[in-house]
Amino acid sequence: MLSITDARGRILALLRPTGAEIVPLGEAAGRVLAAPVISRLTQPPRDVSAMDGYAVRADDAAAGARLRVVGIAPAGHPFGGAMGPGEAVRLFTGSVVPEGADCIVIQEDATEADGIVTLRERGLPGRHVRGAGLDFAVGDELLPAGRVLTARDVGLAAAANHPWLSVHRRPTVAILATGDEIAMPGEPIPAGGIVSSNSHALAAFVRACGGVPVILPVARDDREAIAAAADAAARADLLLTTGGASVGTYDLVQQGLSDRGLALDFWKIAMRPGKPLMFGSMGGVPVLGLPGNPVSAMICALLFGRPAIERLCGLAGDAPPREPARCTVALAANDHRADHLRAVLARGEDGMLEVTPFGPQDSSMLRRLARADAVVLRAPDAPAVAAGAMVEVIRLAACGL
Ligand SMILES: Nc1nc2c(c(=O)[nH]1)N[C@H]1C(S)=C(S)[C@@H](COP(=O)(O)OP(=O)(O)OC[C@H]3O[C@@H](n4cnc5c(N)ncnc54)[C@H](O)[C@@H]3O)O[C@H]1N2
Ligand code: MOO
Repeated sequence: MLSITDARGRILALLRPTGAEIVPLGEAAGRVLAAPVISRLTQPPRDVSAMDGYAVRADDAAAGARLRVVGIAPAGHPFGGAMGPGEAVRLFTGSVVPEGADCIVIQEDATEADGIVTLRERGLPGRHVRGAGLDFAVGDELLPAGRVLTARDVGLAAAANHPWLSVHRRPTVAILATGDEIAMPGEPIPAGGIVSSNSHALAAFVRACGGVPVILPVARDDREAIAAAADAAARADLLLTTGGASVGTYDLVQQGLSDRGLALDFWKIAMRPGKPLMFGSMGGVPVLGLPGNPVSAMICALLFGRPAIERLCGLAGDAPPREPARCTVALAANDHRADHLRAVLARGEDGMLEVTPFGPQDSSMLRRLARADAVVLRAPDAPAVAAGAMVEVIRLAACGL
């Protein structure tokens, strides 16, 4: 059976980022830049004052100097002419510094009366002047392609006069739940059946990862029904299936999709929960076949679906970030499959992050998954450890789960 790292590598190797689309700046936060943002202007465009006060020549600006105020230039209203020796211009924060001036004396250090300003402090060359291009110049690359746009980035792009940005199209992710026992929430539930939590949990997760989910109708445990449902995903960037991935007589997802040309890349990985994970490509659409058990489906979505969607969005598709934590209980030796124990986090008295796994860890237990803050990673064949040992965890909410 494949390791988690190898499986993720094989998934990512098959995926290409979506093409670009143009979006208004107001909708760009959180999107991935498809082209660098190049500044369309120089900021500030001219030398401007950083303070409210007087533009003067540093050569004239001795303490006690008396200078003639020849104009007033509020921000947005530059002084028309050049400023000569012995002269000053009244300025405000953001005002253009007039030609001939090279320093600002703040108004707290000056007194104006009858058109004359008397300086109490000496002015120094360049003092309180923001030089043209201090922030950036026209033609500068301000943001690289492949960056997830933050609110700060949006501000920078706006400052550089970009009303529109080129970003990767959000990938469309089709979600197909399979099984005779499955009903959608609110529908009649077959005898002994179960409501499809997977469809909606996956849809929410896809959205959190930057994709656009499309929930397909549930397909029955029937080869032709699964093949027909797959047709609906023909234009998706990724198809996620759940259920029917294992070895049972009615686990027909592989057969159904094979009828539509599925080329299987791998099936089964050395992990728990989620052993029967399947990956392949069907008519150019990558297909990630998740197990039906709700916890297995979501853990596989975290470890493989999230990087896949991120790769489609134009990002690297990194593994979910891990961090160290102190485990409050002893852990038994692990078998050959990497394990992911659902657990809660807290801070110890010494401030260290502490993690406590739940007792039973069955892959059907959604309430526990919802209550968990993190999963504890157990490597294949990890030895038993005593309470207090350091382990690695993945935080769930931080990953969108
Ligand atoms: N003999 C073996 N049996 C099983 C093995 C195995 O290796 N040998 N693997 C087990 C493991 S591990 C898992 S995980 C499951 C995965 O099975 P499937 O992917 O084929 O899933 P189903 O059998 O269709 O369903 C499993 C379980 O999950 C429920 N389910 C299915 N779809 C949904 C949904 N959309 N929302 C909520 N719950 C769903 C379904 O009713 C079943 O209870 O196989 C083990 N068996
Ligand atoms: O791997 Mo299954 O996902 O153990 O329940």
